[in-house]
Amino acid sequence: MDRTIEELFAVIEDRRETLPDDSYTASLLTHEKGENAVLEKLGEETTELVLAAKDDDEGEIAAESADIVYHLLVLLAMKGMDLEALEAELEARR
Ligand SMILES: N=c1c2ncn([C@@H]3O[C@H](COP(=O)(O)OP(=O)(O)OP(=O)(O)O)[C@@H](O)[C@H]3O)c2ncn1[C@@H]1O[C@H](COP(=O)(O)O)[C@@H](O)[C@H]1O
Repeated sequence: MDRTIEELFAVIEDRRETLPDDSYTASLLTHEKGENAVLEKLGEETTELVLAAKDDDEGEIAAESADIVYHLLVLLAMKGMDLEALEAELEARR
């Protein structure tokens, strides 16, 4: 699980640096709405997760959770942060 997230974050950082035309990540990071594009997506996906949880739909809960993790990682990359900041925060709470 940790490695999956690390590998996904590395791909997102690569997209941020290279901005390929066919990349959804790049389209988010260069959106005309600016940072709001990522923030709005995070908000939308969170609402969708809440509704999936209310419906007790495990498949949808997993899918929406993945959407949130992906968009959260895009947010961290957008802010020039790395995974260590998140890990340090979680470690400090153990
Ligand atoms: N994990 C994801 C991921 N999760 C979600 N998404 C995109 O996030 C969007 C989710 O929005 P919704 O579910 O609301 O779907 P939608 O309403 O059709 O989306 P929009 O109309 O708002 O674009 C979809 O367009 C998905 O394609 C993702 N896009 C990419 N990744 C990962 O990022 C990597 C790099 O992707 P690219 O940047 O496209 O190369 C991929 O290999 C994947 O591993």
